[in-house]
Amino acid sequence: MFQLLRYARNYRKEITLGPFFKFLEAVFELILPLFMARLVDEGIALHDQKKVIEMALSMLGLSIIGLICALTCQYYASIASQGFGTVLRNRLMEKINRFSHNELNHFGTDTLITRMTNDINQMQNALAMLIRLVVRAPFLSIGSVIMAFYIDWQMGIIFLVLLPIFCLVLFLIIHYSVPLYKKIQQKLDQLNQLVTQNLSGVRVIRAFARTKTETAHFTEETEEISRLNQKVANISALLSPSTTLIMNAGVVALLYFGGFKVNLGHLEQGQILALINYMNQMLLALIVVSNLVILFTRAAASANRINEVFATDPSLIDTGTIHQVIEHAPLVAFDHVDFRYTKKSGLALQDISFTLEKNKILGITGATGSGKSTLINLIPRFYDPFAGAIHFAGSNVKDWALDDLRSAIALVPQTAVLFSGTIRENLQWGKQDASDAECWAALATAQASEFVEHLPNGLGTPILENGKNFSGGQRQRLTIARALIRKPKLLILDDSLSALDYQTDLELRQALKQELDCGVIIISQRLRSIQSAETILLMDNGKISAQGSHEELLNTSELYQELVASQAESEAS
Ligand SMILES: Nc1ncnc2c1ncn2[C@@H]1O[C@H](COP(=O)(O)OP(=O)(O)OP(=O)(O)O)[C@@H](O)[C@H]1O
Repeated sequence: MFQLLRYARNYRKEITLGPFFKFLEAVFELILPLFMARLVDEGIALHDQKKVIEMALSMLGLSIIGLICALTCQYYASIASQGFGTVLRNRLMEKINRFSHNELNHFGTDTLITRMTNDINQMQNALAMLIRLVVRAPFLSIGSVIMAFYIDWQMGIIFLVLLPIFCLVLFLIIHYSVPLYKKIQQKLDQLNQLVTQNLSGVRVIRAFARTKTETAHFTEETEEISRLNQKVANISALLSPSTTLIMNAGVVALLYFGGFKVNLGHLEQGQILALINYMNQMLLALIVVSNLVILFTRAAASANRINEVFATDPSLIDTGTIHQVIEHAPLVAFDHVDFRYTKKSGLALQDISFTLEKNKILGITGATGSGKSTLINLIPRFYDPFAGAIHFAGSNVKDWALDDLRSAIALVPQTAVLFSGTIRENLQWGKQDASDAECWAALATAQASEFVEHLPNGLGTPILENGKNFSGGQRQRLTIARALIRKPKLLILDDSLSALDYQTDLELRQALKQELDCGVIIISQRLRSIQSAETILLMDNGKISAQGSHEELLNTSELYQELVASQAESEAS
């Protein structure tokens, strides 16, 4: 956990001054009972009005200074913990952004969100508590014992006897509650994942009439958390009566033995009051220490999860220095490429070799799971191949500066992802300073200008989360327009025409051919969408089963002939 404190190094001043002010407050708290003793013994007992006022004012002054110290500490604790949380969150985000798809797949989106939010909040709280209580609580508990000895060493022994009994009670409570807290934390993580999945997949759940099953699953999880919380609450509930019992036993012992001493004239009544006060302070401070132990145990679990992300090195390292395309070189060239997702899994791609020239169209087709998306994901280096080499515009993709490589390629993925904001803002993801004219031109090529023109707010129309206020086909065309606006060297459409009707699909491809000055890769199960491509790759089980133009494949590939026949049949029926 302390490893992460390096992200708080800009707040050294606050982390030092905060506990210092809290320490001062604790010192004043320890002095107060002495003034109270004098108020009783020298003021009230001797009917000295002046002394009573003098002591009362001194106590008031000390309390005010103590309050100012406490507020100052609180101020520093807030600055340091909030600042620490912000730095930690930013560094974590930077780290996650450097992850290749391998690491993102390994962690999963849900747990990364929990780490970014809940776990960092726990760390923030832990730092605030560290500043506010880590010096004060132990200082008050030890200081109270010392002050008791200072007043009367024999009475101080009562403190020493109670201390281990009290510590034992706290130890037992921590011992039984901490594992439960850990379990609750794990269960909360699972619940988080369940909520995210259920909310994002709510349509599917309803479509499959699984609402009742999912609700039951959710109820089961929350009831388990509630059961664990009750168990922990039952254990924690023991804290108050047992500590009160010990405290009262201590007060009785102080009054009993103190009474003898007062009668013998060895102790004043005010000093007995001060001792009772110290007893209270010691035990309350120890309760705070036990709460700190629980808080830090939970924070340690969060810290481990955050550290796990920091300790993961991106499998893809950006050391390339190439920024420019080499003229006259093929746009994309795969040379005997093999790829597997993990070391243990089988080959997802095997011996892939092909070339795409500039301004040409490459079509890729094949059964589901045959490796089409995997293949195109290697070009912008979402993953690196296991064997062989991939060249983009004349240079190995590994030699390209990653940002420049990815800026030169526009990939429209299978699932159309739009962000909350207006249509204009979404298009400007492709090019920050794109003018309205550029936006309309891209929309026109993507066959989207017509429906956007009919919207009352045009480019200013808001897009709801995940583009829910648009149809599947409209979303696809908006994502294609966003890709086009970048004027890429290579445009990749990964099954991104699937929601379009044949006519729009045809018009879009014609527009791309006429207006685009770049290479295009179109992945599609629909042969019509790719048959005009200069080259078609027919994928089968991770391998290229055949490659060539539509006519060539019709003559050479049995599999392709079967595909053509089956699609013609289904269109006819
Ligand atoms: N992130 C991943 N981790 C592990 N295996 C994966 C991953 N993504 C895909 N695969 C596997 O790789 C193989 C090829 O998948 P890919 O998505 O490339 O197929 P595809 O031809 O694009 O399929 P579709 O037409 O259904 O989109 C499949 O067996 C799939 O299970």
